Amino acid sequence: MNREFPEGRDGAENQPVRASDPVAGGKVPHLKLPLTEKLPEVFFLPGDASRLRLFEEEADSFERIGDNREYALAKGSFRGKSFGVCSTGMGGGSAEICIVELARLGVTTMIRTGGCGALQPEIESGSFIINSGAVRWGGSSNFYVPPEFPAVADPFLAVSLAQSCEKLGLKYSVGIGATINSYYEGQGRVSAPGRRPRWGEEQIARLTESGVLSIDMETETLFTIGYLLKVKTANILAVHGNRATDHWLVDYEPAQRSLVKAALETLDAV
Ligand SMILES: O=P(O)(O)O[C@H]1O[C@H](CO)[C@@H](O)[C@H]1O
Ligand SMILES: O=c1cc[nH]c(=O)[nH]1
Repeated sequence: MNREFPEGRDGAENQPVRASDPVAGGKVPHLKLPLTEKLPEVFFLPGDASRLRLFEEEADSFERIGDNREYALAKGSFRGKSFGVCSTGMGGGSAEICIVELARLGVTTMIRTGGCGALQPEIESGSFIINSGAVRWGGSSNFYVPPEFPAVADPFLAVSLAQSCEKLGLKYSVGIGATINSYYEGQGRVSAPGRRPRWGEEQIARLTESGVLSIDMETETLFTIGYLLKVKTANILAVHGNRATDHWLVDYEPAQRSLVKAALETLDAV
């Protein structure tokens, strides 16, 4: 039974709410915004909802417009350009919902602004990575297209992000990342004392040998599903730690703040 509308009918429209497309009260089911909402065309997607505060502190104006589950939403402006922010939560499942519902609400450009682990030893914690493409182990996108379908960033958007880093004097690397929908064993971390993360250890070694720069949990989901939904996508990731040197940045807020500045700077070019 639909608890919000006990007879399974849409309270606003008095239409049956369909399980195959549960838009109730004219709102998308997870972001809880009406389909009529006028949103900015460009959205930044951090994983962590608490990072909206960093956008708020850098923006000229900022208005929170949604907060449901892991999805915190806001719209704002920076030097006369409007933008939105929506947290994706962690991993392919929650990112898919965010991307699909934002696209349905008319968002045409989505830039992931997140954190990652670096794989190459020379990449310093606190620096930045822009992925030109990503290995597709994020989970959800496999239900859309076969694994041979590439996950690539919009090249123009990726270049704009690199130019923003240059302008702000931020150290950055550009190249292929891997999205792995598991933080512990999938990324070669110990999930319980004495338990070896065999799959992760082996794959992380192969990715590192192949020159892959980073691992995160959402990028390929955005690149692949975004492409299929005709959304321009790119990412910029702060390096929270390095798996080759085993260095971990305990306080990564300063890096995330610089990342937000670089992301907002890119609004001039999109
Ligand atoms: O810092 P965010 O954007 O959340 O990104 C990274 O951090 C989380 C894991 O700690 C995953 O979401 C991963 O992709
Ligand atoms: O090592 C890391 C750091 C951030 N996010 C990840 O998914 N992995």
